[in-house]
Amino acid sequence: MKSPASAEIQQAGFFSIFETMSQPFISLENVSKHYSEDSAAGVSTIDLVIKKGDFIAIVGESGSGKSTLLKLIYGLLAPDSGEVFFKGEHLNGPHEKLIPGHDSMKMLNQDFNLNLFAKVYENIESMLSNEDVEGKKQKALAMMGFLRIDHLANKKIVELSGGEQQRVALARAIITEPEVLLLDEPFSQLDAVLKTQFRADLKRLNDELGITIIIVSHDPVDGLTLANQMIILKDGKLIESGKPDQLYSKPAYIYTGKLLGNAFVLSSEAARKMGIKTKKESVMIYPEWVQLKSSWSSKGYLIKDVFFRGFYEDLLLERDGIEVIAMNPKPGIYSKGQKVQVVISNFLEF
Ligand SMILES: Nc1ncnc2c1ncn2[C@@H]1O[C@H](COP(=O)(O)OP(=O)(O)OP(=O)(O)O)[C@@H](O)[C@H]1O
Repeated sequence: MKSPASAEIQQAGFFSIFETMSQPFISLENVSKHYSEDSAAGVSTIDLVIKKGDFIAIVGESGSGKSTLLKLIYGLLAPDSGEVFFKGEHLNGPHEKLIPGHDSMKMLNQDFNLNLFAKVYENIESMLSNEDVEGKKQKALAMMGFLRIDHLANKKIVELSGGEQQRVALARAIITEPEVLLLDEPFSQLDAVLKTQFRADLKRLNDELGITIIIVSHDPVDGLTLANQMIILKDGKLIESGKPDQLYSKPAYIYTGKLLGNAFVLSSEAARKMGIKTKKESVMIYPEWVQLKSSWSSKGYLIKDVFFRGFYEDLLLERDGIEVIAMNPKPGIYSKGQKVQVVISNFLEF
């Protein structure tokens, strides 16, 4: 169901064509971009299809090529080989366009690009043309209402907190009704509360206004909670992609499991010592698959450390030189030095 704010925003003439089309509207075909001839840095042979209305999270370790891929999709970088298409048409790179970046897309940068001494309202409405002054005013008001910054309308940007400034930057980015919003590490400078609010804002933009969103984030929680498709990059290659729950529970690579969920890996020998029957080289286990029982037996696992995480704890356990991590959903009942029994409820073989 759409919220009253999103009904208002549509009355103000926003996003009037509410499409839920399923054809690919961004596609990358065999795209490679390397920053120098003798270096592998960049991305290689990327094939990717993004549908209208998708919420995509690009995930990978540092230097894996996430920002490079985002810039290729936006047209800030040109591929060395391969091609990027937007709605079936060749996407122009920076040398083919006066102002780089596709006109139907907006990229939200870390440096919010705001006029610090102008008011919030002025920063937002200045993105629109003066042809229809009343319409411009209505749109700016509706957008501020949608992003819950209407109470800040007459404040100058210098008087705002970082989180508020980010929301103004978001309003500026979307008031021109881009079809695609691209964000590079949008949550990195926000505290936990603001992060949650900003995640919710992006979700509403995607759900209620149908904007296709592509984010790069080093925090897997962003992708797991927001995206309908996650793209996993490793050394510039797209190694797998899919729905967050599928990638989490059945990753094709140990790399993905470690990236998305603090998984730990045991050699087949160590796994067999723990009673896990495997014919493969390695076994990967998420801490929530390790269940605990109190034990007074000397054969139990020693609790080497307890990491308090708020509503749960991670316990570092050890027996016969094998270390495992267990998630304990009831903090406070175990302590360092104690012994526990372990039951592995699930594992993945690689
Ligand atoms: N302008 C550039 N010139 C030369 N090398 C670059 C340039 N931009 C990025 N690289 C290199 O390309 C590789 C991929 O960089 P990219 O910024 O795309 O990775 P990333 O996954 O976004 O990294 P991070 O998470 O650390 O931001 C890295 O090895 C990086 O050093």
